[in-house]
Amino acid sequence: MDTSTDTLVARVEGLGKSYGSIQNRVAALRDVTLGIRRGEFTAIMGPSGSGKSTLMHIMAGLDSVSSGRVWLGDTEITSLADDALTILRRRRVGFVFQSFNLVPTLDIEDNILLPFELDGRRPSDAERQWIDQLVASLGLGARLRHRPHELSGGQQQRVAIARALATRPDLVFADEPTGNLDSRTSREVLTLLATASREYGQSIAMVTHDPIAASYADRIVFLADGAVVRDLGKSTPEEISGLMLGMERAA
Ligand SMILES: Nc1ncnc2c1ncn2[C@@H]1O[C@H](COP(=O)(O)OP(=O)(O)OP(=O)(O)O)[C@@H](O)[C@H]1O
Repeated sequence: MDTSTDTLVARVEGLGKSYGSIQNRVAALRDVTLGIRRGEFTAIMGPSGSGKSTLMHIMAGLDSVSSGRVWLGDTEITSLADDALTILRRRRVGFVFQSFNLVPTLDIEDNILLPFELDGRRPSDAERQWIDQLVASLGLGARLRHRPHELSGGQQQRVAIARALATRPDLVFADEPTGNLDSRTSREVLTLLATASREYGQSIAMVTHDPIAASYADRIVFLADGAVVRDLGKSTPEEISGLMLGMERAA
């Protein structure tokens, strides 16, 4: 595998993760080696229980490994202490969740600015311009003084995307970002993610069950039973569904 940090924004090597006691051990990941390429929109797919969330949590520094090593850029995060990990996550990683995870008591602007607030600083002039551009391109300009509950699900997810992109993180993790949205709104959100990657060079890793969502990605990595079993370039929803069916039959 190419391990250059010019091309890879994150990578895991020989990654293993087990849960439970010795008698009841569950191997969630088995010897996974994978690089996430810089500037690409990568989808991570696989059946329920195949290890997608575990892989994402470990790459984001939210969960520990049982074996193997993990890098974000050229920083090996496997050996970082908790407080260093928290700072690294705050500065270099963005998150978009299925349930939006906006702060209900903050207005939309303060939700978008939250990563800066948590980092104890204000956006620079250049960052302010970038945020204004994001707000305009996501159509949130008229909503900045509203609270999250006053917005539709699709609008809330757009706020979460603006928040995730605001600090220009090395990598945005999206966990089933369209899981709570209808199909038209899902397409809008996926188009925004694909555009962020194509036009701004934002690296994105998205966990999804949905072949249509995965078809927006540049690359699709399939997990089964804790291991990478396929690694595809851009594919149609039909190709992805066909592959998933084949994998289910083989299982
Ligand atoms: N905290 C935990 N304690 C015990 N077992 C766990 C824990 N987290 C995950 N597992 C187990 O690890 C395996 C992989 O789980 P994981 O959540 O990563 O799969 P997934 O592909 O994300 O599934 P889904 O699509 O259903 O969210 C499963 O067998 C799961 O039961």
